[in-house]
Parts: sequence; structure tokens; C-alpha cells
Amino acid sequence: MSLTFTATLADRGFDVAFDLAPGETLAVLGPNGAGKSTLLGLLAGLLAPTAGRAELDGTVLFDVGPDRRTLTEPRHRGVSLLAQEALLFPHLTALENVAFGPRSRGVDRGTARATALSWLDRVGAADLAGRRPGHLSGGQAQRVAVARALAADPSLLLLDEPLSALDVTVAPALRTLLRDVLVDRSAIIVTHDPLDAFLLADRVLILDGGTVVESGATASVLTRPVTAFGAHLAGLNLVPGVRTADGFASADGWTVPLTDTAPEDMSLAHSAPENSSLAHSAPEGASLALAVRPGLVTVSRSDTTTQGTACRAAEVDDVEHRGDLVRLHAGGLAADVAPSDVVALGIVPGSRLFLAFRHEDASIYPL
Ligand SMILES: Nc1ncnc2c1ncn2[C@@H]1O[C@H](COP(=O)(O)OP(=O)(O)OP(=O)(O)O)[C@@H](O)[C@H]1O
Repeated sequence: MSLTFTATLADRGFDVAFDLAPGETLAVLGPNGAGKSTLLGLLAGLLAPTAGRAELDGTVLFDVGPDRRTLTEPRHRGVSLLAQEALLFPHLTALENVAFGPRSRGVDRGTARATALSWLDRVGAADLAGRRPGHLSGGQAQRVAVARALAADPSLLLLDEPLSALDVTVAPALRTLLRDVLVDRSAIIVTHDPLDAFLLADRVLILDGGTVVESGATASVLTRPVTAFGAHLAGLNLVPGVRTADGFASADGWTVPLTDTAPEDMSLAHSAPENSSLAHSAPEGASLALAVRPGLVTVSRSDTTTQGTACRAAEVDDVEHRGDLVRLHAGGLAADVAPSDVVALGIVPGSRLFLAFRHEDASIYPL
């Protein structure tokens, strides 16, 4: 089922267009207030756009303009929404909750129950069929909610942070279940978690301030981010710069020759061997990005510039705990270092340090 979507919602500053190919799963990411819920609300029919048109496999979901206003009722859109909380009917059993969708489409009672049972079985919740939601754990209720969303046989499945309300011990199993049911299904998943995007989605759309700021294949966006938010999701440092005669230079003084960056078998460039060559063929002055993992940025008290290493002095802005490591921010880069190094080097906010990374650990690509 393919989807075309163009919509503006003036009072929310929302202006977004995208397409979804048949069977494709799209992850929608972005900071708070970016417009993710607005996008789902427009598709589900909970919100009406100021202008725009969306069509799902030939069915017009909405078509609004100066001289037209078609808004298809939510229940006729072929769209199912799986929310953060399971939102099951409390007075119905799990089986009755799942059978509700087929029943309200006019399917007879016996067939609806059979469909519901088969979906409960598929999500590993057949043994919960007779229980009411009050007697289900959060993870069990969300499994039943997945079965309910799919029993309605939607053309498009919308998932609004479906794992965020779950305990960390339960979320991985449900993620695996979603991965299984999303294969070949047209779906849009709103998430804050890059792992969800990576494991569940073919493509990523990053929204900010109500507009699309970055989009592309998940692997590409998470290895070659072009916005600060994309880099944050990917867990990478992103340094904007330009193509010079020798290679890459940033405004704040990082220079990296292109001859010895990321050979095709190196970590970052591995998934995108065309990176270096694209940067190589960029004309002088073209915008480039340099990405390097915080774990590959080293810190020291003295200049460690050598052949094959970029090094710059910088002042430490901030120091934060990150699991077993300490992340320090300095000179526009994040570096993950061992707590023992922080102590040995006497690093505090305001310290002056040298940051360095090997040229071959950086990935350089056109912005
Ligand atoms: N009910 C509402 N009435 C008016 N404006 C709203 C309403 N809900 C959200 N907005 C505004 O619309 C914009 C987009 O919000 P939206 O909730 O879609 O963002 P989001 O990306 O889902 O954020 P979050 O990650 O915090 O859930 C924001 O500027 C927000 O303030």
C-alpha cells in the first residue's frame, strides 16, 4: 500500500511532505515539539490540515485546499494506531478487544474470534485471551494492543512510541515482535530511539520545527548524518566544513587531507564506501561533513599532531557521565574517555586540552 502525504497546519508551523512505498516502514524522529504527533494525528484523522492531500493506495485520506475540503472519517481510512499505552477496553477480554476491529467492520462473530485468536497466537499472547486488561502486565497489554491493531487489517499501521512506556526488561521482546510483524507492512513509527529506527525502519524522516530536515535510508542517515540532531541520534560528532585543495577544513580549524581518510574497509565508511570518493570529487568550496565517533577522539595535555592525526587545542565546555565513561565536550567535539584519564589529566570544565583523532577514523562526505 503506497502513501503520498503533503500537509500544512498553519497554527503549528507544520509543513511536511513525504511518500511511503508499499511495504515500507518509516521511522519519524525529531526533538520535542518537532511535529511527530501532528503527523500521526493528520494521518489517523484526529487533526485536519490547513491545506494538503494524502492518499493511501487510492483512498483519499484528506484533500484540503482553497476550493475543496475532503476529510475521510478515521474509521474509513484503513489506518490503525498503536499508541504508547495499550488503551484496551477495560471491560472486554483480550480476545474481545482484538475481535473488536473485525466485528466493527461487519465480520461475523465466529470469524472475528478466529481472527483474533490467530493474531493473539502470532504475538505470543494466546494464553491471555480470556483475561481483562486489568489483569495484564504492561508488556502483555502492549502485545494484545499489537494484535488488536493488526486484526483490523490496516493498510497503514501507525506506531506512536510503542515501546516507551515499557520496562527495559520487556521492551526488547516487543521490539523483536514488531520487527517480525512489520516485515512487508506499510508502517510509520514515531520514536526517540535510534535503535528502534535501525531495527524496525527502512527509512528515516527527521523533523524539526514542523519541517523535514533530514531523510533517507536508515543506514545512510545513521552513518552519514547531515544535521546536529541526526548526528546526536547516530552517536557521532559532526563537524561541518568545506572541500579545500587538500581535503577538508572546518571553520574552527580542523583540517584533514582526503588522501588518508576512511579507506573503504574502515569502521564508519564500511557501510558507505562511496563516501570518500564523493567527497574527493566535490569541487573546492563545496560543503562537506566530517563524522567521527566520540570514542575515537583522544585527549591529552600536549599537542599530539603526527602524520595521519588531526589535533587541536580546545577548552572543555562540559563534562558528563556516560555509563562507564566520561563524555567531555570541547572545541565542538565530544570525546569519551575513562574516568581514570579525567582524574589523571585533571579535566574540569574550563581545562585546556588537546583533542585528536586519526584521519582514517573520520568519515568525510558531502553535506
Ligand atoms: N493541541 C495542540 N494545540 C496547539 N498546538 C499544539 C498542540 N499540540 C502540539 N502543538 C504544537 O504543535 C507543534 C508540534 O507538536 P507535536 O506534538 O506534533 O510535536 P512532537 O514532535 O510530537 O513532540 P514530542 O516529542 O514532545 O511528543 C509544537 O509547536 C506544539 O507546541
